[in-house]
Amino acid sequence: MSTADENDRLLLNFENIQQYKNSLPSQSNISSNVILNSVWNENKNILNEKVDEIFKSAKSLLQNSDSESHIRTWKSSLRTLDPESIFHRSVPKCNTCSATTHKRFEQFLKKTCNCDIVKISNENLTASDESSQESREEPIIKPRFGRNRHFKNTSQNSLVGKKFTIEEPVQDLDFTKEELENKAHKSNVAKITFKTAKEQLLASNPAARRTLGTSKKAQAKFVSPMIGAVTLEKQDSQETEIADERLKHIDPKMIELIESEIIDKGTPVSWEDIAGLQFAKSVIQEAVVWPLLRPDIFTGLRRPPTGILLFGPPGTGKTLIGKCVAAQCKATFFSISASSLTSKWIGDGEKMVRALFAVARCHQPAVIFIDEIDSLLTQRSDSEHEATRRIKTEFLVQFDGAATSEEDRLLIVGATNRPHELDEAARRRLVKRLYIPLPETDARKQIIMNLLRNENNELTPDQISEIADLTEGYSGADMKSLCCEAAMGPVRAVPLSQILNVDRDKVRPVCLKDFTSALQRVKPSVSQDDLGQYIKWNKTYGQGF
Ligand SMILES: Nc1ncnc2c1ncn2[C@@H]1O[C@H](COP(=O)(O)OP(=O)(O)OP(=O)(O)O)[C@@H](O)[C@H]1O
Repeated sequence: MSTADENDRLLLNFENIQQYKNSLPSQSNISSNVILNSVWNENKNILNEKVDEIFKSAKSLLQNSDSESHIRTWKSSLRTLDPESIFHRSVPKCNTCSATTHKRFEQFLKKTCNCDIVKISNENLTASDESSQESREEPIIKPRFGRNRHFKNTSQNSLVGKKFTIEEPVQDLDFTKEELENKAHKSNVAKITFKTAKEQLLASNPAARRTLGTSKKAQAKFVSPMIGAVTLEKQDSQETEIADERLKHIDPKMIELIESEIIDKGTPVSWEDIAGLQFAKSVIQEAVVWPLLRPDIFTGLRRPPTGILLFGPPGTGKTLIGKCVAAQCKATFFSISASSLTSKWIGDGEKMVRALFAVARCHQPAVIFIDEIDSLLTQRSDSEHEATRRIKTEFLVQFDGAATSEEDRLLIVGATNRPHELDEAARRRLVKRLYIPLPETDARKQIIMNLLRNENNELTPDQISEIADLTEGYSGADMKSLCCEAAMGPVRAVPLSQILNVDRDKVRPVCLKDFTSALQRVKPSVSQDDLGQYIKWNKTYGQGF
């Protein structure tokens, strides 16, 4: 073997690895991983091919020792070498990585490590001498790949121009120990994964990765969801461990429940789906949506509120607005009714609140929509149940945490039909208080048109206007009920004897007559008295419009 060959032997295909590393800033996760895969396969072959050469150098290294058993041990060690573990050791330590090789390899795979790949040379081969081997209970002599910082140069043993002392490998070079540590580490990781349920969460909803937000580290920078996919992927991979931390003390069952029941995965709502409410829409757009999309601009005094309150009669689109905000901000939408916290989760409501915020933090940016927030943040009374009081306290603690954290991108949207029952603490926190009134004539017209869009109907624009005029005082939900009722008209017109066999195309279109008879059955659900209360409260505490 030539000196050059021995001094600078690359067991890893450096060029190939470099190609992978170069690809990281410019390519997607998938393409980078494809390259990494090919890197791995290629290196695996190279490593396997080199076993004989390594053996020769080992023999040369041990030339002063004529122990055949030594050489045999070397050979068998080399043959059983796991190329992957060599690859692990080839990933050098970087400033951001922890000390363990396993972790460093993980970091490398996650593309967060920018270290150079170490050249593996014959200098790094090591072996134990006979005496040291004898002193072990189970003699194991294994080659060491990596930096030769653990060797002392002496003139005792010479290997092709390089001088080494063949000495007992220092403890951290012991492959067996290191492998055991790696195994223990892996099993710990497995345990953590099981306990935290973060993995379960991501496995059942891969789309959730998308919504993972900022790092919890003190120096972490806020990353806008508008930034490209590569950045998000990097951020996402960094986030996995942190998210585990956040969910560490949360009951996995609760996490699962939140994931399956509270995260809303319905069709995204757009502004056009919400009829009327121009004022509320523009305030929300300015105060919440833009800041969530451009956090770099909305800082300091422009910092968005953490909580907004939507109040008004039932069925006027408060939930629709909450869903729309989430869709517009590309945020995860958590929807929970406060009354379910105090009734359904009785005894566990407090934990549920904590779990909800913890999961939401893992899905940032997130919108937490709390319907009937009045039942949670109601004015204190002597009859207040202890459990309810605890839930409320926990909610306020979590709320304040989200409000003061620079990194949390959580928006709490409270909705209520009874704003006057909210206490001062709630009013103070829900800084934007928007009145969501009954739809006006034009909005009712739009609701009718939206709902009839996919129905066979023969209504003219004038007739739609006529229906809109006749429905003064109807809420959006009332309008929906009216349209559903009217849509039944053509079906009711089919003789009972034919209903099971009638051709779908033979059912007549919905007409004005159906609406006039539906108007007899569907009445507005909101009373004038109630409206008066909302208007009064809006004047005192509302944002105005
Ligand atoms: N402004 C609106 N534009 C379009 N549809 C509306 C509007 N308001 C209400 N609707 C219709 O009424 C239904 C109920 O609306 P939503 O659940 O958003 O009301 P809400 O104000 O949250 O009611 P509640 O106070 O009872 O929870 C919606 O699914 C939608 O079909």
